[in-house]
Amino acid sequence: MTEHDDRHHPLDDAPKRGLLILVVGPSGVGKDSLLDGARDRLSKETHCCFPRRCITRPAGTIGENHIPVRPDDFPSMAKQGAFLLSWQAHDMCYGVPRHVQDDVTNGKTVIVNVSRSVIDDARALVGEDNVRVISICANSDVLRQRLEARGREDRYEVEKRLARASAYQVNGPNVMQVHNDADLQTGISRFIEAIRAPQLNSEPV
Ligand SMILES: Nc1ncnc2c1ncn2[C@@H]1O[C@H](COP(=O)(O)OP(=O)(O)O)[C@@H](O)[C@H]1O
Ligand SMILES: O=P(O)(O)OC[C@H]1O[C@H](OP(=O)(O)OP(=O)(O)O)[C@H](O)[C@@H]1O
Repeated sequence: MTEHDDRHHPLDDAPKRGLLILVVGPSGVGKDSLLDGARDRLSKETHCCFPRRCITRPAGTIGENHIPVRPDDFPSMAKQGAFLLSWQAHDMCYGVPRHVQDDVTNGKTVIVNVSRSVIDDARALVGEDNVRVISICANSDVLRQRLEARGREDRYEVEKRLARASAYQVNGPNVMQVHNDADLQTGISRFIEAIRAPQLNSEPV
């Protein structure tokens, strides 16, 4: 086709190749802090998006800027298809909005913090070639220090979160590990490098 040829080309119908980047790891490892840092640095890259999660946690709590949902409303929203992915943890319900699937289909790189328990659901829904898992790691002493320093949970909740830290193995295709065991700026740089790395058998993100 020439530059001025407006005939329909078969490739126009081919699905575009976006990427769903699942940021996973135990509570306190730094997922939200790394996401905040990456959001600031990648804000000019319009193909990257960082959707807000729906959580049955009251508004104004320390930490991420989530969409608060009343616990009574969450099940009906899930039933009506409001979420691409949803799970329960820490006595709360979490949902990733359904529009994320369209964003990926439209070629966006969508970066979101999810439970390790929904990785396989995401691969099945979006296609495993279109999913990258960035697994954030730090040792358990570091997790404890960070959870205590964050101060959002009481001592009992901190212990429960530490007990859950090793509850899941993260494996399967397209998994990258990022060690957030140094200062935060180093962690953010490593995280952005993992976001920008080429996908296996694919073009650079
Ligand atoms: N590399 C780091 N060095 C020091 N403190 C960090 C680092 N990464 C995160 N933190 C701190 O650790 C605590 C937990 O981080 P957070 O991002 O809330 O973790 P998560 O979302 O994985 O639970 C926060 O108080 C945060 O400021
Ligand atoms: O099933 P897991 O892999 O253990 O993860 C469970 C949930 O814990 C985290 O939530 P949240 O960000 O509210 O808690 P955190 O800040 O303490 O990590 C994470 O984002 C998941 O939503």
